[in-house]
Amino acid sequence: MIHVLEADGIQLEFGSRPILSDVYIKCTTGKITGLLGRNGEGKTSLLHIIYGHLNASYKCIRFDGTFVQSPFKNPELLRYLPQFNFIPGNFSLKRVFSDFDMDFSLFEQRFPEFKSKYNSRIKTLSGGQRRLTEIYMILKSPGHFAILDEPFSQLSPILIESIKELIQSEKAHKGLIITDHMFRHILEISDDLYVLSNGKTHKTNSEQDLERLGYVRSL
Ligand SMILES: Nc1ncnc2c1ncn2[C@@H]1O[C@H](COP(=O)(O)OP(=O)(O)OP(=O)(O)O)[C@@H](O)[C@H]1O
Repeated sequence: MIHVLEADGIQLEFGSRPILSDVYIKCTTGKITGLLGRNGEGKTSLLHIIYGHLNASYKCIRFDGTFVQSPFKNPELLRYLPQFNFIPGNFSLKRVFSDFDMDFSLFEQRFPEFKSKYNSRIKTLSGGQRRLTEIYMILKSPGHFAILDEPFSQLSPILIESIKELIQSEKAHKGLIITDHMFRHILEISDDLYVLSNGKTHKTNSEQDLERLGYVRSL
């Protein structure tokens, strides 16, 4: 069965400054929805509002057409990868895999560089390995949808390719909303793409749209 996550009617201001005013974004299971926008356009704010962590003057978040006030209270509906590291550094991989109820042997089969690291603490991993572990937890946990806020930032090209493969294999089971400044990767893996500009989302159909919307100078 295909599920649909939609957000619209969102108005957000910080003080007297309008941030979001005319937003529509839709994600369906089996697809990757990309969200692009220049620094400070409000991408993270929008994703927080969808997740339910940030209040807005107005918002309408719907799952299969039904309004949901606080999606974060239902992780089987929606999970969220924040921009920052969210797994405490003093946790061991053993603890993390136990807490998320996941099989470490499948993980180390896919990523052999983790062999012999089962008892290692998260803070002893490289920044890329730590981020990969977090992305794996979000993607592999049960849930119809997941939001990934900057999954590629500060990762090596090899790790980015591994994560893109993981994302593309997991979209078979869920709908994914992804934002990242490494826009070529977003362009490559997205089935649908929105650009956030001046508080509005614009559904784009071509790379030329990115230029027209002022997101890039020329491709
Ligand atoms: N709590 C807050 N109070 C006041 N202003 C805020 C707050 N949070 C964010 N902002 C401002 O709102 C705007 C949108 O921020 P947001 O982080 O959502 O943008 P973004 O598109 O995700 O940016 P980036 O690409 O740099 O991560 C920015 O100008 C930011 O400085």
